[in-house]
Amino acid sequence: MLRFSTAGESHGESLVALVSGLPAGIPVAQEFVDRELWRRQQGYGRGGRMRIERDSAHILSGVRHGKTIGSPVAMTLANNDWKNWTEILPVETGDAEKHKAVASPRPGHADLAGALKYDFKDARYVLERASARESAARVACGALAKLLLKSLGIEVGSHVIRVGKAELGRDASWAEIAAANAKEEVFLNCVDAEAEARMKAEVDVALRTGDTVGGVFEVVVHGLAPGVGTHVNWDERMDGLLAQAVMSLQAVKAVELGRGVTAAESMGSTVHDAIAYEGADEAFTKFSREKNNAGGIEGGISNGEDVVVRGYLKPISTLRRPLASVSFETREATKAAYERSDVCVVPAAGVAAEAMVALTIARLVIDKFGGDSLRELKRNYDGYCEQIRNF
Ligand SMILES: Cc1cc2nc3c(=O)[nH]c(=O)nc-3n(C[C@H](O)[C@H](O)[C@H](O)COP(=O)(O)O)c2cc1C
Ligand SMILES: C=C(O[C@@H]1CC(C(=O)O)=C[C@@H](OP(=O)(O)O)[C@H]1O)C(=O)O
Repeated sequence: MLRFSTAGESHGESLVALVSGLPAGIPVAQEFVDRELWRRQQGYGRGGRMRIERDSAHILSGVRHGKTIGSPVAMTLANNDWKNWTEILPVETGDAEKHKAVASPRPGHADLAGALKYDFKDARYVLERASARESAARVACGALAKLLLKSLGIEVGSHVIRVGKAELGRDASWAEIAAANAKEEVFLNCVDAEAEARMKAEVDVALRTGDTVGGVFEVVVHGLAPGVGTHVNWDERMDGLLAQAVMSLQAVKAVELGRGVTAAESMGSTVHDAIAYEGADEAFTKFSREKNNAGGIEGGISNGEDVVVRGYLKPISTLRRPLASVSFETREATKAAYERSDVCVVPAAGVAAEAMVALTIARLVIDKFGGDSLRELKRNYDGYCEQIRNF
């Protein structure tokens, strides 16, 4: 079974990532993993921290001579900002300059709920782990899942379809998404220059007014065979697993599969993807669809169309013009804490969601096709593809 976990705090020495259950023989290129990490750091509207960090995964185990060997892969990702935090003292010292406490919780962040839960008078002990810095470790894990999927011809990408009120307003093809993801510069990771300019204007308003802005990213899985995931048990459904995986990312507040949201207000005749028998030669089967409102999943099972997952991000909660809060010390009204912050993270969250989606799909692929080596897994996958071609 493919499993992964992360450890590490935002301003601690390092993030840690651990992935187990990968078959042996997956080629692991350091440049690929680091490029994924770089992509997550990009995007218009990110704050000062991204000028400090330059993420790279230090692979400690599970890879030999550039290929996985079936044992758990352990990785560390250094926090460059750590050196700026080594002199910080506990809040009990009473020296405000030296302890940098977050003593007026930020509405929308984990500060208040976490401080109450863990009995901290300084919300920094909470935010250190609540911070989306952790998503860098997920991206390192996801890069390995992507490399496994790539060996089977399955690709995962993302693009931004909304920032604040500015939306793309049309479908994007896989080719457009892949081209956007291959760019050497990431701005708002939108496939359309005109829409991207409107999105930039939304970020500019937030930057100017001391506010923040959310949006929607779309993750697409291209080239996945039908039949992965299952309807037979609630916790093995691909839709449910994807929703949990993407929702678990910091600031994601809704997940949509295909056109799940508008489907609820439409008639069945316009929503469901009619079936024909005229698929292209390179398709998995001759069964084909003209449209993909289902987002590639029916009954919790992939149906051979692109899997489409959207994540809806709330606006960032740390505001340069802070909202009302209360001091932990005096219990008097004050402003929420502010030091520095991202203003818009939709492109970065999309990359983190790619990782979560890749890990989920890779897990289901390994569950179905098994294999201790990539060769064995690929033989099983190819054999199954042959079976459905002859259905
Ligand atoms: C890539 C990324 C970067 C983020 N950067 C910030 C930030 O700079 N400031 C902030 O307040 N929240 C930021 N967040 C959101 C918080 O981590 C998140 O709102 C917080 O942990 C509370 O969790 P919740 O929003 O899921 O409830 C970021 C989220 C992502 C995905
Ligand atoms: C460090 C990252 O994101 C951080 C996520 C984050 C938060 O509260 O989630 C707060 C900010 O951290 P800081 O307060 O140090 O500027 C972001 O920079 C990252 O994405 O690598």
